[in-house]
Amino acid sequence: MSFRIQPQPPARPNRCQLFGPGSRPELFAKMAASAADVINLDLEDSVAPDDKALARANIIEGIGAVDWGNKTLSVRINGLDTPYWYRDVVELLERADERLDQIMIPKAGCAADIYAVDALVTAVEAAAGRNRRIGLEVIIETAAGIAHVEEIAASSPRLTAMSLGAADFAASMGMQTTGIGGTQENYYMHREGQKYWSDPWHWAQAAIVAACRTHGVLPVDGPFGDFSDEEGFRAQARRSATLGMVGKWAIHPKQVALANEVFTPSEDEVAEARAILEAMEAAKREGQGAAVYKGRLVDLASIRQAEVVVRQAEMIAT
Ligand SMILES: CC(=O)SCCNC(=O)CCNC(=O)[C@H](O)C(C)(C)COP(=O)(O)OP(=O)(O)OC[C@H]1O[C@@H](n2cnc3c(N)ncnc32)[C@H](O)[C@@H]1OP(=O)(O)O
Ligand SMILES: O=CC(=O)O
Ligand SMILES: [Mg+2]
Repeated sequence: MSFRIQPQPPARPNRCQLFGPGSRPELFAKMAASAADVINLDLEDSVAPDDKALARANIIEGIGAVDWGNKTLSVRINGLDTPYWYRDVVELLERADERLDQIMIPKAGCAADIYAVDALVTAVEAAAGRNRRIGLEVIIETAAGIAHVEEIAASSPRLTAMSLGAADFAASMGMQTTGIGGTQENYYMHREGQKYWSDPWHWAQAAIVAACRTHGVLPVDGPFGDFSDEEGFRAQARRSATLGMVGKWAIHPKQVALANEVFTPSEDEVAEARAILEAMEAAKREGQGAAVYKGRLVDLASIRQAEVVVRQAEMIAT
């Protein structure tokens, strides 16, 4: 272990982030009634340029008017390369209810992007006399974002979560696809007449998870566009969970239950983790650091692995 202890990310459930356009306020109550842990009201790419001001007004109204229960409530602002973003931040923090938990910054390209938003948020929060400190979350969805992923993860104490945005990421990287996430038909190995599909998102996800875990930020998988493909969503989400991500976006209400299913450890997984912890307790009592559990090695690292599963399950249950 490095001298520097790995920080824990915020202890909150983040299995599913449900998105909805700010230009469709009739969806807000439905989003609030959903089983998503996080709600992202969108001012960015699901809102047409002519609707930006109206969407902002809808969201400001909706933050105070809708009962969001115990969900984390986030607004995705427009990118720093647009004329909209500063007004998004200023109007949200001057006019929206204190129920707002965080602001999502799309297309983050370097730490200075987060610094700029943090500076503006800090100034408006103080000027408006807001009592609750706003958190920030970012989307890694450009070549610059993935190239600078670690400095972005370290950029601000306000940063709580980081998502991979597969659609913009593909565009920025010049990837030859119009699919949003999931299996890509042409990304395969060939051997003896058979195709073996590989995962083009894997390396970016792994980089995001490592940066997030280093700096105590929640790593999240972004959108899966084909909301009629439940098995495709499940497979993508399971890969993300296996790599260490804590949740996934839903861009349609159908995807919420799927994300919750995958990112909630099953009863069997929790029972197995607890059994490993018990086996290690028994080993410790006998002065052993390693033991055999169901025919396989368990040791002190197994305790840390099992604790990840138990911690996740306990956090979701509370
Ligand atoms: C690449 C990115 O940036 S992804 C993030 C940005 N994108 C978004 O935010 C898009 C979010 N999703 C949507 O806008 C919509 O779900 C769409 C456009 C994909 C589909 O919308 P619709 O055609 O209305 O969907 P559909 O008819 O299947 O809706 C079924 C029900 O779910 C509701 N619904 C649709 N979308 C949502 C949502 N995001 N949240 C909550 N409820 C929703 C509908 O109102 C409808 O409710 P009803 O049964 O009471 O009538
Ligand atoms: O914003 C999300 C994306 O996939 O692009
Ligand atoms: Mg995007």
